Amino acid sequence: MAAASGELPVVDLAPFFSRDDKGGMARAMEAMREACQTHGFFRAVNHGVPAELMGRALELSAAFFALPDEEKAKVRPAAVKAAHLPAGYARQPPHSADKDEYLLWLDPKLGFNVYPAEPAGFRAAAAECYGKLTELGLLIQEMLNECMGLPPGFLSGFNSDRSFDFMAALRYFPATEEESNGISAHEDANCITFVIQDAVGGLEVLMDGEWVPAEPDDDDDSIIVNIGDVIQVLSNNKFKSATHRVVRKKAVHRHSFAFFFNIHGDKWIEPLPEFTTKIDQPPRYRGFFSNDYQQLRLRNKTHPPAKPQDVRITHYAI
Ligand SMILES: O=C(O)CCC(=O)C(=O)O
Ligand SMILES: [Fe+2]
Repeated sequence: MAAASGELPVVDLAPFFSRDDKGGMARAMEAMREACQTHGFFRAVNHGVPAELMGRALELSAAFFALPDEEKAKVRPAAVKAAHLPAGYARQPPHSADKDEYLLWLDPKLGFNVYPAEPAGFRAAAAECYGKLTELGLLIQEMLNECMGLPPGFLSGFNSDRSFDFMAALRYFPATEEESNGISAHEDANCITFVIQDAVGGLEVLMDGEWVPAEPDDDDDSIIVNIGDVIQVLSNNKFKSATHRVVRKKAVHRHSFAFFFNIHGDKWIEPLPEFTTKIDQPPRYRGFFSNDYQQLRLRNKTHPPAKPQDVRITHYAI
């Protein structure tokens, strides 16, 4: 039986905006450490992203995906540029177990993005969300640095280049009688992921062998946060990359946004000394370039081998 969504740990970030409630900051830090060491998943409240912006962006996204397929297909870059991921609209290929379509954008400053002309306001909302979620990513990274017991400012120095972050608007198709998979069980390859979602529900996280719904409560403007593979490797498995999936619901489309706070592709990722040599623990992973792993995962999705296999971080496990 699935557990109630109330069981998802909550981290209240309000004290980090006022900066005068030391007790509240310590409580948030403790809740986050506990969540990240057990399942890598929590609900952030008072996170600094305006509820009005989240609601507006979800409405605009729904209006975009409701357009005819020919219109959506126009949102592709005119020329292939050297971005680490292709910006624009795409739909999962028919052979994929994932049943969604999405619109992807990178940091607007990089100049790779393409936006739908319709609905008006989409571009502004997309850029605004990107900026706010970047700020939230920097805050969570700073908190994580402390939770992990790293020297002050280590992660922000190690991961100072923001050009590999990206964001997607997703729409999941209604479930059929036969099947309801939205996105199969997976872990995210990046550092920290943020999910904003409509009221439909369907996101689930694996906790102690049970799928726990990470759905919005009534009138909820929380953001779901999960830890990704890069943090799991740096911490030598002390912090968990969350296993999660999306299950489709009947008769409705589900809309969400996922913001992937990532790390530059040229960064070498391996367990840090704080989690290995300094505490006399063997590394659980061999090192790799971040982009090699991300490209491996991407290729596996877009050009699945004859015998499809999941590419997971266990690929680098020792
Ligand atoms: O749509 C969601 O709620 C989650 C999407 C997700 O897990 C992903 O894109 O990696
Ligand atoms: Fe994910």
